[in-house]
Amino acid sequence: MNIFVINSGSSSIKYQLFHWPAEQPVCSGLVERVGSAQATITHKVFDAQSPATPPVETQLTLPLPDHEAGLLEVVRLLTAAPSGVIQDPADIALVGHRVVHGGETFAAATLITPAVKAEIRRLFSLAPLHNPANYLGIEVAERVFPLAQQVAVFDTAFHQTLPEYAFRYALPTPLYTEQRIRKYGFHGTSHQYVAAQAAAYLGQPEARLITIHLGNGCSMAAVRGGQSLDTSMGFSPLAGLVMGTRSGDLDPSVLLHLLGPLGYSVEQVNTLLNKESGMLGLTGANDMRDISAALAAGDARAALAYDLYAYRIRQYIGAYAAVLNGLDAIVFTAGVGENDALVRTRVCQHMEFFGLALDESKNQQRLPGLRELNTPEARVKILVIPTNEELEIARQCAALLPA
Ligand SMILES: Nc1ncnc2c1ncn2[C@@H]1O[C@H](COP(=O)(O)OP(=O)(O)O)[C@@H](O)[C@H]1O
Ligand SMILES: CC(=O)OP(=O)(O)O
Ligand SMILES: [Mg+2]
Repeated sequence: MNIFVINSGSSSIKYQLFHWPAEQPVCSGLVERVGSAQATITHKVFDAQSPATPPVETQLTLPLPDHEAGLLEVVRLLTAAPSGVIQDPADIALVGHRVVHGGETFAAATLITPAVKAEIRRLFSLAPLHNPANYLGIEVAERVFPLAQQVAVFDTAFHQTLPEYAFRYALPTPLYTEQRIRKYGFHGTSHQYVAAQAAAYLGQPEARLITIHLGNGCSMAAVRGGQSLDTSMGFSPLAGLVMGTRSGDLDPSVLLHLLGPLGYSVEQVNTLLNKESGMLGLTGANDMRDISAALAAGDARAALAYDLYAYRIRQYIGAYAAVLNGLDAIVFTAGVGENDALVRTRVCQHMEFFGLALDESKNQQRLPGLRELNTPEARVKILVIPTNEELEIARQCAALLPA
């Protein structure tokens, strides 16, 4: 059976096709700058016989006015020579969709029905950057793969185990009971995947873990026994860590000051906090590779931004070590966490109290797969584990099917 996983963002689409139950990746790809005349598609086909062989890559630059055009082009790449891996869209039995916000309704992967779609639409206002794009992906996939089962896997689902004292805000009760204003948490599929890998590696199913997902969006989770106990994102994916373009935590009075004396509109504040803040606001760039190059060239803004980024992560490590009443391992994952050695150095500095000791030579090595970066005698393991949200989504979708 073939499972196709779609992770639609506001201007990008990530996808991966798996042969199931072998969990064998057949192809994967990334569509960027959807909505422009210069969209790009990077499509990679893996060698089924020898997984170690580098994939065959196809690169396209073409106009893609919308997500539908993007997905249709991906289907063409899936079916047409020379990149084709299936004969027909009907060869795909199941499509798994990443949906960022599932509110309190969805605590597990869910078969998509008209009622589920209505609920995802209802949640648009809670995740305006993400849910509309995810929803569009579902609508397009229903048209392009009409015979496939469509399943949603929610970023929020893994964090539905948070205790109430961790997910509630100290606001008047009706704002929770009637308006559902609470912490939801995001990136759950990634935290769940790397936490399971870490627990298996440690041979400790009850391991106390802090998982640190550093991509464009950044979040951390305190995980014990495979359950999320707390996480740094909140009501929306804006809270917590400093991110590529999002501010993370700030005093809510800053909003009042912007909206009142400074005369910002609600829309302007929304854009400011989600798209113009974080590393972009501090340095003028949001890609960590550019900021790291600026730092190497002696840029003072980049130096401050690195300090702020790492300091916030260190604060959450302290908080979550307390939540977990101890710590067995911290796990770095996602684009920055897996690749940026300097971020890991800064995060682990002066953390002897918590039992963290980084082996800097291991930290500088670029190796694939799970890596252990702590010194041999360290009390707490420092792990890098490449995330694979698409594989985790495919697993959760497949588990829904009758055996
Ligand atoms: N070699 C690298 N060194 C530092 N940062 C990197 C490297 N490769 C990717 N990144 C960063 O990873 C981030 C994107 O991470 P990713 O997990 O793909 O995010 P998302 O899924 O949110 O789009 C970007 O900020 C990018 O700069
Ligand atoms: C929820 C979220 O922030 O997702 P991403 O990192 O993909 O933007
Ligand atoms: Mg991501």
